[in-house]
Amino acid sequence: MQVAALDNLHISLQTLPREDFQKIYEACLEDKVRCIVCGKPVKLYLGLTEEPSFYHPNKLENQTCQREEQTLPAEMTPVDTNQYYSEQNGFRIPKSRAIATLEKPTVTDWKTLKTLQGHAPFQPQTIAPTSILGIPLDAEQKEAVTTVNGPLLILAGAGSGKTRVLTTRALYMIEEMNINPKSIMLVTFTAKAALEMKHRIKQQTSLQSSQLNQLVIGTFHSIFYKILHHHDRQKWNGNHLLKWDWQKENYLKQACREFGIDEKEFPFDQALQQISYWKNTLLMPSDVKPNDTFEENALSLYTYYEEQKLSHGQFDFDDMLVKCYELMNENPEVLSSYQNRFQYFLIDEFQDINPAQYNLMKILSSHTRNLCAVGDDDQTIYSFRGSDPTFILSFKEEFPSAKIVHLASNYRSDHKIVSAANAVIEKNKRRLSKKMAAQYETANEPKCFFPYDEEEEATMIVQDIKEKIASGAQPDDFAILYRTHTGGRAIFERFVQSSIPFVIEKGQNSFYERKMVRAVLAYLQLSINPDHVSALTELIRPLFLKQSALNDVKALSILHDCTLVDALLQLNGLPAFQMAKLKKVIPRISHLKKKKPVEAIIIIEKELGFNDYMKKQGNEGNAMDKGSDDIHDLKVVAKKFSTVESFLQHTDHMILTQKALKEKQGSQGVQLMTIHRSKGLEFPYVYIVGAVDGSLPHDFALEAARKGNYDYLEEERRLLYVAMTRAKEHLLLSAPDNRRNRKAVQSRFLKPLLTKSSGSLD
Ligand SMILES: Nc1ncnc2c1ncn2[C@@H]1O[C@H](COP(=O)(O)OP(=O)(O)OP(=O)(O)O)[C@@H](O)[C@H]1O
Repeated sequence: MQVAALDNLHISLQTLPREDFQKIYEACLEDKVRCIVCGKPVKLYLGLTEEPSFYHPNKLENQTCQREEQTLPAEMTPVDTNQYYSEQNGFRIPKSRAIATLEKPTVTDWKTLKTLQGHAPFQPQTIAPTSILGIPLDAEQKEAVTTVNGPLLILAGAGSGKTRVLTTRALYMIEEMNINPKSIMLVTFTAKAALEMKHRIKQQTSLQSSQLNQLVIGTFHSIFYKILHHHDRQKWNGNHLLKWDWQKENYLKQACREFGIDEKEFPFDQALQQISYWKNTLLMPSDVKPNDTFEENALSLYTYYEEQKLSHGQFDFDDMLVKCYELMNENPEVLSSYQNRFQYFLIDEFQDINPAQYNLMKILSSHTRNLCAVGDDDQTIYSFRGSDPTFILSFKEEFPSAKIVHLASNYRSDHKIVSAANAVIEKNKRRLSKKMAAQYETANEPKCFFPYDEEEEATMIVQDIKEKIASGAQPDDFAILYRTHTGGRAIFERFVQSSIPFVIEKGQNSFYERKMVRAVLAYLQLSINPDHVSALTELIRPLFLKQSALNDVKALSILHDCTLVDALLQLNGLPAFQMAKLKKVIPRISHLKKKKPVEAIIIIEKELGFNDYMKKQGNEGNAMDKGSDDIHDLKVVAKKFSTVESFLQHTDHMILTQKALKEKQGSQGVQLMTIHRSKGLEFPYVYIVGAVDGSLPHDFALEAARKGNYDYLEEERRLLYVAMTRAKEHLLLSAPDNRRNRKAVQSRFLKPLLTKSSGSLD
């Protein structure tokens, strides 16, 4: 059905602007929209398989009313296109009569799904199946397993069975070559991968646990921490570990005070990331050459941080690598004792190795050169942490005698997915040339869909998943991948509304708890409740007041018997310009509640000085994580609400839900995660959201490319490649027409996949 009624207004999907579809969808969830034939509530279908329509959940009712709708008098069908809008109940309706919204859709029409085109036809391969220790392997996998001595690089493309190869290789070495398990070190990037390897090895062998336990399998950090601990138990005692960022930040804050850096305006999280980057690339404070003021400040903090750590006998995670490298490098007798113990080295995810890890492994294996590195240069996605693809790209130069084995058969994904992923990644210039070949093909096609914006994108995905579950799929079969945590906000909210079980990344905070978002919400909270203590606490910094002002305001509110907001005007001893500013801002706070949430946010930004505050926060210069981007995202949500009160109810509900999930969350359900987290995983159905410029590729990469540095853009392309190759049979990409309330441009990475006839990429 194309027409329904909301508060006696007829709404036609033919003429309703696309930007209002989501609002109507939500009004339908609240049973506010009714069938024009029978008067019962209807729902709005916003999914992928059909065009939008109103429907009754009851099939019979649906058929009857659909039939009857055809016979309704003509005036029920909207025709007039020359009317203009007024607003009622938050919806735009024509001024002159109350039938439907008649203006021709101003934004975008409904676009049907497009197939993502790969460029190669499927070529069935005749792989001579072989096996080792009863484990099926192809010829290349077998070669990778049985080449035990000397340097070996296994270039293992996505889905080519590298885990199978690594575990079989370890077993082959022990069982077939009688190598002492004690002399083998298998290093992984995550504790989860280490556990998975141990589990698979145990499953595939009849060897005794006592023998298998001698095999050293662990992450870089766990293995090298054990070595340091063994060497000096007193110093490398877990109690001395700086585990949490807040512990490190305390040192940085002390340093700020000492060096006169304005603590309030310094982005400590970025500084910690920068320090960690320097350490992992083996740059000591004396080696760093700062590029800008931020790096100059970060360097001063780095020096101070290291001194404090040393004087308190503490260490951090990065020290586990850096100090172990120093230990080996500076003490030949220690190095040789470990070389006597270890003769064979296997490194997983070699493309993500950083200089500290690489140098450590190189020095440890220098006596035998039995170094087996497994990786895929197309999956390097951690360079912001110091990972350096150069090590995999120049392995042959570093080890001229090295053998290189290519694993190019993809056992995971359908041919059309592999072919589309190949078409994306082959545009990267800095890579080892290779092409993955799928092992099977089904009738499924990877597709791209074009929602109006982030909100509609989330609705469409949840609807699609509902339909697929109704036809037999399990919630666990699905993953929804996004570029950044905030990119998952709308999806999270739609899952909270649905009854589908879902899982989010552990420990993730709500979008509404982000620093800038919290501050904007605080203005709105105070407009409704001028005695909201925690909102006032949030506002102290945006109002450029000292932290001590908070207690003064509380005392003044008692003394003058006024609200906390009014007490701000009673503050003494402020410079005249600041008092003048407060006099301008404070009286306006209470008016915000009368505005629509979006308008209120714009007033906060532009008229109450919030934009100035954001600019002074330092991270506006960091294109990766801008406060203003968060506020744009907040406005996308706010648009759906007509009152500040209902908007705040929503944000509170979301914060509480996410907190509850943090404490108690099952492990079964649709997986919501960043692309980074999805590395190494596979799912029958994968949705990739936000395939538009600015999101994927991220703005900061586009910015760098504009300045002539294409490295980040290549890494963004690799991210898309990793995301696409997580899908086994079904891949769906979404390219919304709008993002952050602005017209969006489809991701440049989709160009090779969407033919010109799609008309939208020119
Ligand atoms: N020789 C083989 N025959 C059949 N299936 C295989 C073979 N090798 C691997 N597989 C299957 O292919 C899938 C991908 O393997 P695996 O997870 O080890 O890939 P990967 O190389 O680690 O992938 P990625 O790097 O993309 O995470 C798994 O389901 C695995 O069981």
